[in-house]
Amino acid sequence: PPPLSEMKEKNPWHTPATIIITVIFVIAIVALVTVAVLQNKPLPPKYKYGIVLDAGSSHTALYIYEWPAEKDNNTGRVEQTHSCKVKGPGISSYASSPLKAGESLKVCLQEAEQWVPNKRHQETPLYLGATAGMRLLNMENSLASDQVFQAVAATLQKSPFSFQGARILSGQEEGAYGWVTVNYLDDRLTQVCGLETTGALDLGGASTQISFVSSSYDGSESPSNSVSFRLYGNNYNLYTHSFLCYGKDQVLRLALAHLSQSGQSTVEDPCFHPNFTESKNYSVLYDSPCVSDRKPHGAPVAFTHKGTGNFSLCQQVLKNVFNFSHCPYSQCSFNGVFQPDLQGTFGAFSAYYFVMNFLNLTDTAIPLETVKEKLATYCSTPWPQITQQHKDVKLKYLAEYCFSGTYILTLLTEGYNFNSDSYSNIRFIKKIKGSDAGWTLGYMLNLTNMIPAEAPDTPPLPYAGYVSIVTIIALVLVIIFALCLYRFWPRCPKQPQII
Ligand SMILES: Nc1nc2c(ncn2[C@@H]2O[C@H](COP(=O)(O)OP(=O)(O)OP(=O)(O)O)[C@@H](O)[C@H]2O)c(=O)[nH]1
Ligand SMILES: [Ca+2]
Repeated sequence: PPPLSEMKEKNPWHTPATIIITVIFVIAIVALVTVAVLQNKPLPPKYKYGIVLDAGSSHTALYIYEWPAEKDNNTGRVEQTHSCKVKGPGISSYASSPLKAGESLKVCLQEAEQWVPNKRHQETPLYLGATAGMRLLNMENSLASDQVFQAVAATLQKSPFSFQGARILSGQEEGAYGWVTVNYLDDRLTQVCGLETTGALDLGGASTQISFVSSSYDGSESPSNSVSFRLYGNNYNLYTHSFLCYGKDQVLRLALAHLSQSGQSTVEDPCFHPNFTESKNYSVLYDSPCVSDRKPHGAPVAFTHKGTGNFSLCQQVLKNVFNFSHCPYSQCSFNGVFQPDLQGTFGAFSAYYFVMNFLNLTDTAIPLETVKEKLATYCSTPWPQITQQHKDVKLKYLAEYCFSGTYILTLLTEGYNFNSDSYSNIRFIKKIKGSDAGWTLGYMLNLTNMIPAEAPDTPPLPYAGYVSIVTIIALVLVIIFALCLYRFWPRCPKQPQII
């Protein structure tokens, strides 16, 4: 037999060739895995920003949105990072001192400077959109509304952001952008072959919007109520209407105007709690284009607004603010406005949410009849008891929840024709995934071209998936190679046993 040392040398695993090949493989695997891991490590995110000011009738709010810089016209989520409520009333209330409208925005603009990184300030678009309050002021006194816009624009121009203009949104825009926001946040637009969309219900102080897609409606019956979109490769034919003067503050005026037609000095109001009394001025009540033509002649300066707390009577009063007497179309909601059949689910936000949330009635699984009973009980509760129970709530808000809740139910059922079944399709919402429901996000997405008409082309695999698959295939090849090496390498014959 050969000497033992010779036999050792013949072990194929110990030949220089095997050792070199093995070392190269180990290095290759380590290198491959290192590259995959390093490449796959998330880069520090770079964000872009956009700012929208919602100049509503009752107040102005500033919203800051951010999105990953690499993905602006992709499906990369745009998110609200901050919001700031401007102190004081809406800009339309500054008609007689327009400069103050501009001043009022400064605190929130300064706050925005803190939230957007300095190096992004210059490239961050800043928009201001005004809604029903400015629509009404513009109707009433267009010079005053122009002056308010001048003052507001002057302030926004001075900010470090890229000011893109301040304007009044049309009612269609307000409704349509609210719908875009809700469906964008709900991820309903990017689905291939269209998931059913969600309708949008917005209740403001001076106007209210309803927007939804109904398969029975092609837009031809009432073109002024239809908006067509092509988003992510899907076509949408949206029905939308904005009812000016049907926001909750203006409806309160309409209802009080209805109750005070004789110009009496005490106005009994079933929509306010028993024992609630407040002195109000006739000229203040009628100082709005929504009611100005109804001012009773020879009324005293002031009247006492006295609550009686009766839900059914309140519903009767509120039904009277709608006109059902004429409909020039196949079907209408109210005031001769066309409305197709309701379809699908609805997101109801702004005052719909504030009010129903306070009343603990956001759960629409509660039958409509029960909701009415609970509201009836709430309305009949005397005012002193209500104030005792809710010491932390602003008195102005607190006084109006019975009225507002009753208006919401009357608007939904009598106005828009929701019934006890379709009522359960409504979701009362404030935010979706951290962003407020409202028209501002949809407005910004549109103006920054962030929703493409066509679905973006996406690679068949995401980057991480691609790297992982390459690594796995490489590892499998290496294992197969090693197994072959082990199986087919010439081995030395079995050593004879020396006995
Ligand atoms: N209870 C309660 N009411 C609120 C709150 N914020 C606003 N409101 C009231 O709810 C109503 C609607 O508010 P918004 O949705 O801000 O209305 P807006 O945008 O100013 O008005 P529009 O221009 O008509 O859209 C107004 O009567 C507000 O006074 C809140 O936090 N709680
Ligand atoms: Ca609003």
